[in-house]
Amino acid sequence: MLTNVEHIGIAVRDIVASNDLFTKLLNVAPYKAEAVATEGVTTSFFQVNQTKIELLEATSPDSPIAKFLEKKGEGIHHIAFEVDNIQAEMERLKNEGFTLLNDVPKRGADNKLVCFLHPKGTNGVLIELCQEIKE
Ligand SMILES: CC[C@H](C(=O)O)C(=O)SCCNC(=O)CCNC(=O)[C@H](O)C(C)(C)COP(=O)(O)OP(=O)(O)OC[C@H]1O[C@@H](n2cnc3c(N)ncnc32)[C@H](O)[C@@H]1OP(=O)(O)O
Ligand SMILES: [Co+2]
Repeated sequence: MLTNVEHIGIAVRDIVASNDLFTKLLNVAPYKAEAVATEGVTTSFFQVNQTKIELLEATSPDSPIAKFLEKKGEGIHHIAFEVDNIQAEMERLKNEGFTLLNDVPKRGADNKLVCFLHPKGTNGVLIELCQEIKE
């Protein structure tokens, strides 16, 4: 089951400059900076009460973020929903006809397992499912 919006992903060209900008905007410093080599991104996370913002900068030209920036420029990249059972949610969504971009959950940032749905099947919005990894 989807429980809440876990974060909003924002593609940026310069994460250092954007960290400053979002620190001023949100009046809070990022709580985490993390590279996810498998996604070709470096991220920084902000939290305001229950709301999280994930800034994403590309670390390679073939990164999804690099392609997004080339095509659309900086801006909202994806909406991430927290799920309580990512495997069950992937199965349910697959059966509903959504296109999963990865067949098995993969390691994301901020201690999560993640899966993405193709935006072509979600009214043009890239959707991420994420489940907290319980150590
Ligand atoms: C996992 C770490 C972290 C976390 O929270 O844990 C992250 O969030 S990492 C985020 C970066 N990783 C991903 O985005 C993985 C999933 N994305 C993909 O697999 C691709 O980006 C994909 C399949 C969405 C698009 O890749 P493709 O190579 O097909 O690029 P195109 O430019 O050809 O795009 C095809 C088509 O989709 C539209 N598009 C692309 N990205 C987005 C987007 N973020 N939101 C909405 N639409 C998007 C693009 O405009 C093309 O549409 P068209 O009408 O053909 O121009
Ligand atoms: Co994300």
